[in-house]
Amino acid sequence: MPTERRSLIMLFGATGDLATRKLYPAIFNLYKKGNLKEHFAVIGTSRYKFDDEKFRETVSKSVSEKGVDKKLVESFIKHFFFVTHDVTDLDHYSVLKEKAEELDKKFKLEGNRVFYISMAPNFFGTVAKNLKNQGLLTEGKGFNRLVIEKPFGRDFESAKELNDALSESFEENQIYRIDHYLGKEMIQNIEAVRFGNTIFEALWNNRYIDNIQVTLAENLGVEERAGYYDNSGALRDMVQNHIMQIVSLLAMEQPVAFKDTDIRSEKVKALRSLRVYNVAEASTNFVRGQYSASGDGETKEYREEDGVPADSNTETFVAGKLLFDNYRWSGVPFYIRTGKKLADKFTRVDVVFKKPLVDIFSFPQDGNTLLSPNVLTIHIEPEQGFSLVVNAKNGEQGFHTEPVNLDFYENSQRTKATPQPYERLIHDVLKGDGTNFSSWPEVASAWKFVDQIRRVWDIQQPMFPNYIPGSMGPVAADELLARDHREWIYKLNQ
Ligand SMILES: NC(=O)C1=CN([C@@H]2O[C@H](COP(=O)(O)OP(=O)(O)OC[C@H]3O[C@@H](n4cnc5c(N)ncnc54)[C@H](OP(=O)(O)O)[C@@H]3O)[C@@H](O)[C@H]2O)C=CC1
Ligand SMILES: O=C1O[C@H](COP(=O)(O)O)[C@@H](O)[C@H](O)[C@H]1O
Repeated sequence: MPTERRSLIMLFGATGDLATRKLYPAIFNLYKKGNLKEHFAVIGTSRYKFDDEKFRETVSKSVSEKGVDKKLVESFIKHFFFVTHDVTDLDHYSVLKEKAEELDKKFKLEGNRVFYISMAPNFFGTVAKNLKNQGLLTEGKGFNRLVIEKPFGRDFESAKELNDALSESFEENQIYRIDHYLGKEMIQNIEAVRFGNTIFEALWNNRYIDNIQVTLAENLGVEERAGYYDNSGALRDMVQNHIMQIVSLLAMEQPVAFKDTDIRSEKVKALRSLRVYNVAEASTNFVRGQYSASGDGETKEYREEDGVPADSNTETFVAGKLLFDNYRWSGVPFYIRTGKKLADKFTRVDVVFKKPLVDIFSFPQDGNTLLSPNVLTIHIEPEQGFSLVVNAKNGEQGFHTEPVNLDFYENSQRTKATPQPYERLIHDVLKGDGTNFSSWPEVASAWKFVDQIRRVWDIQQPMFPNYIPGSMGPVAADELLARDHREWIYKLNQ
């Protein structure tokens, strides 16, 4: 039975792309499932001159996919209200305050408030400050929770400045920093696989694991987001947040209990033991790329995309080797890679185990191949599942081994029914569960690591473009592993 959550959701940036594409459908799903019922209201705000009716039309359109129950949509949108509001104008907050108090009474919201800032990052601090100073936080009853979209800073310094600004109005346990990867089913499954299975947790260390590979590949380019992306690049856009979060889930120790404070504290410990590279290490252990035009002329090169300067040195691809200086992981490289315009859109983690110390099945005179490493692959997207490569006898005369796959994939029905990241994350905010959000110490450690790479790249001239669309990035990404006598488990055309 779903539990009903009571709250006012005040949404800043209610006419924006994220709100219309992701947030309204997510809130609607919570309503459909009964997590939100009678006792909730949404105040959407932006400078736009909407009234409630027009706003409701937008929300209705955004949730009305094929086959939707129209009556349900009608009752859902009655919970939506619009206040025209410029977040930089202090006078506007009194209108918001009055509306919030009115709706609190009308829907019996018990003083519970979620403030969701879905706006450009330069507004995050301003809104948080004004909410507090203009008296929008309820006192003495109910909760006040602040949801912050990405990016959280563009380096450690700016992230700290932002965090200090937020901390003047909200406690750390009231701040929910969104990383939508943490809302994905299979990312959350990493903990289930690790801590729910003796066969993996017992082997989850440098005695048995040779290396771990994390790939977040995209086949699209920058699309309409060149303005943002060219200022960011793949390192800030994907590595500092999503990849560092995934890696911390893979590397952390077992939390004392499955609750947010315990999980966060283990993730922070893991991230703090990540080796922060010096200049030489950063140059050797990280490679960057930028896509060229495709041979058939179908895809333009990155530097020719709309809104990208013709001399841009922004990386659209990153691969790197991460090393943890702790007892569990000493000597085990974590290889990561991500990029735009790659061969396909997928996310996966490959855990490569060491081979048996002695291979008693190696009969070269008999044509037998050497044992393969066991590989546990966690398929995050588009398929959701696991596969485990094990060595087995091949069924023929003689004794020949071959690697076979033990596969589990969620069926498409269950995958379709899986809540989308924003639905999960908004539900967690309403529950007050911070497990799947990035805490400040995690964000700080991730920036400190990434800043070092950035510093080195900013003083070196890259040889761009250096990979073709439809590939898996520049040759240097393969060389990174070849130098360690290893290779990527996922290769093209396999
Ligand atoms: N779009 C996406 O897919 C993703 C977005 N994000 C993050 O989510 C946030 C929002 O992104 P997105 O929706 O794309 O941005 P948009 O530019 O589409 O929307 C920005 C919103 O802010 C409002 N706004 C701008 N200035 C003011 C102001 N002074 N006072 C009040 N409202 C204002 C705009 O409305 P108006 O102009 O009418 O005032 C609009 O509603 C960003 O932090 C982004 O990085 C994160 C992941 C994915
Ligand atoms: O945060 C971001 O993620 C998307 C990829 O997300 P996914 O859920 O589709 O894998 C990426 O395209 C975007 O550049 C980045 O800002």
